[in-house]
Amino acid sequence: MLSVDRLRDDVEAGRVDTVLLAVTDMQGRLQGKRLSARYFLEEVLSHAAEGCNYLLAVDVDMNTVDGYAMSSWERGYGDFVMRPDLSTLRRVPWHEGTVLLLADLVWEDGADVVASPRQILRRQLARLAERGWTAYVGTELEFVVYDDSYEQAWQRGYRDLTPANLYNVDYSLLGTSRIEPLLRRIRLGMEGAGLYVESAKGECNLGQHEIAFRFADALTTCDNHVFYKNGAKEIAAQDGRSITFMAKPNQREGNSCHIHISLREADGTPVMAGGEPYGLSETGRRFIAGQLAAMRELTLLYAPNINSYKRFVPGSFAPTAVKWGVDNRTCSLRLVGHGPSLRIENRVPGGDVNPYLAVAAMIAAGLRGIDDGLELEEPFTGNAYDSGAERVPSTLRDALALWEESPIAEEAFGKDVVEHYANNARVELAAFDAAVTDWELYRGFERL
Ligand SMILES: NC(=O)CC[C@H](N)C(=O)O
Repeated sequence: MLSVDRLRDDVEAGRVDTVLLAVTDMQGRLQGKRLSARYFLEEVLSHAAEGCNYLLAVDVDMNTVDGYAMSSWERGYGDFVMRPDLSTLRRVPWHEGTVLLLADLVWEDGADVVASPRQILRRQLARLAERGWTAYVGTELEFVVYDDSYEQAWQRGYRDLTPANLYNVDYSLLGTSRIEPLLRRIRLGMEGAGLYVESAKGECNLGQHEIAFRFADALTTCDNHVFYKNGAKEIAAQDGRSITFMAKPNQREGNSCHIHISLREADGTPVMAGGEPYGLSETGRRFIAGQLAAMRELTLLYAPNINSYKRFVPGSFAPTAVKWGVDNRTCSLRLVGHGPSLRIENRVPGGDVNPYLAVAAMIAAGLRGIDDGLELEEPFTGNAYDSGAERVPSTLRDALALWEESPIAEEAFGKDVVEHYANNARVELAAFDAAVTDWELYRGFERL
């Protein structure tokens, strides 16, 4: 990472002239401003910067929508404060002379903006810290690459796009080598920005790939995740191509974002590992039991969009059953690793997930399991798609209803946050209900 002293040197020597100051919005996007490096060093470093508080109260199209207590026409759509987190300062190697850093969101009086995803995660991390624990997290984003540019894809209504691979390149070194120049630019770009790339591999859908990064503490991983996702799109765009992380871009396999989590004591001792059976401690078993018990009511934070739910198809490697298993990819929760690397993988989130919210949900649910002393059921063996187990909600509407009634969400996040994100889902549902889709036209225009 980059220190402020180093940045000063770079600015003086003319190597850096632009500072991107970013926050993560509800949709998980980086939003912010390009600052001149001089202005950043002279003003923003000591006084922070402001942004319109509608950034946490708009839909994906930046429409002002009703129903948010913290931000509205009635309240005048004022500012909130973007307080730079200097520990996130990094180079953006694919933009000339540019560095980026993330900001925490606070009001003018210094109070947290409670609906800010980064603040929501911080609160859950503070609850862990009270017990002396740190969460370590890895997120695994899949994406699909197209040879068409974003503009071409948009102008064509996303029809007849050319995927970067024309056959399934899962683990294929030959198939992935076709777009290695782009994948390599992304990997090296991320390394240059301080991320630790572990590997890349092909996936099943046409043009689908995954780049894996080393796990880190939860906040660092979520910061890296949003930075990487934004950057991968920018690098693809520079290449005249497009990348999508949407959960289900077509009827083949979707894009997942498996989230791995484990806990450690301050001295590095694993909290979840070190017992029997399955190598799990009692705390580990309860942490998993809590996540299982709260899976349905917190699915809204794992699958936040209409499209997210189309991924949950039997036999697709995306889960449908609320079950846990030992290295069982048909379950929502999969226990992986051995000894100190033992961790739980949540397979529900898709590539459209907001990682801060999803990780906050996993921690909140796990803590509830620990506090309630929940017993962990037997792991599921066999094909969970065929089991009679409870199902992950299959629509955003169902997930919203479960979220609104969730005692765990209210206790962990507070009423304001529950209502804020419920409103977000209601707005999406209303927009979708008002849209006439291509599917309806093809079904009905002539034939019905
Ligand atoms: N690597 C995998 O397990 C595939 C995951 C699958 N693409 C999903 O959407 O969940």
